[in-house]
Amino acid sequence: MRTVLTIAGSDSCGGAGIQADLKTFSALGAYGMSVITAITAQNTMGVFDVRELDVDIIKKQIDYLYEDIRIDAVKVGMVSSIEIIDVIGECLKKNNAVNIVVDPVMVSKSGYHLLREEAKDELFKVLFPLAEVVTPNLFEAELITGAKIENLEQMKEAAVKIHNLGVRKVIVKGGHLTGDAVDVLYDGESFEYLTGTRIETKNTHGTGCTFSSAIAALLARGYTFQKAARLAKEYINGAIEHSLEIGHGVGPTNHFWNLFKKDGCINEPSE
Ligand SMILES: Nc1ncnc2c1ncn2[C@@H]1O[C@H](COP(=O)(O)OP(=O)(O)OP(=O)(O)O)[C@@H](O)[C@H]1O
Ligand SMILES: Cc1ncc(CO)c(N)n1
Repeated sequence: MRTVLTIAGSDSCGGAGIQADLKTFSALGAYGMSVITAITAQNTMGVFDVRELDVDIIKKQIDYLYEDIRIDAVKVGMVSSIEIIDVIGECLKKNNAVNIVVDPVMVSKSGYHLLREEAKDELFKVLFPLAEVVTPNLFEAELITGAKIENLEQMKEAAVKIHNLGVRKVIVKGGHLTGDAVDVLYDGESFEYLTGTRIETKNTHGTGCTFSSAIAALLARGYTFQKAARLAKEYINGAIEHSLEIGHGVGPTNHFWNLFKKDGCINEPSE
């Protein structure tokens, strides 16, 4: 079985962060492992507190996994401080990590800052060059490029600017744009639109985490990058379509929507 590692923060309500990542890996048929960088106290209403883990235990979690296990892909999510970013960068380089998907998590949907202000540039400098793909949402792409994004043309311009920072491939996500949910993929040569009709639901907690984890799981399973991105879009679309009315706020997506068909069989992701 192919293996995927998530390096991210814990979301106590299970819809985003490490919990979303592990569910996504399982739903897409990959064996999931986790390195926790921070613990958040959050529910569907918001994030209320955070504890970062010591860099020493983050380093040990990564190193002991690589010492023992072949890791086919890595997803990096919430990495809140300069020290945490640096240690993850060192460990990934030292262990020759492959298929790294970096989701530059900055602010939660509820507005809580999950990345320290002073750590932003470190994330760009240390982790972006290691990534096979970086997956900013609109707000993150604006922060990275310093330019306002209000339409598809500006998403494309942002993708080029981010690529020019030394990133191999970029997907600027359009979840926060009005109209259809179209993401812009740029690989340094050409653009591709990952299209999806907007689903009218308030339950979109963890969509970004789930999408980036799906790409990592599918890369681990050997799909080409373009194919992994398209299948991941199909998967997140289904997860939002079947999202769950859990909690009083922004509910989670349904990570297992693709598994529980009428006959109860587990299916391959559709091609
Ligand atoms: N209402 C929606 N209908 C259809 N697709 C959506 C909707 N909202 C988001 N998406 C899709 O979900 C994926 C994640 O995008 P989004 O912009 O929500 O990420 P994010 O803001 O990083 O999420 P998070 O809140 O987890 O940080 C993208 O493919 C996006 O197009
Ligand atoms: C731990 C964690 N990571 C990422 C997100 C996405 O915003 C979240 N809400 N919580």
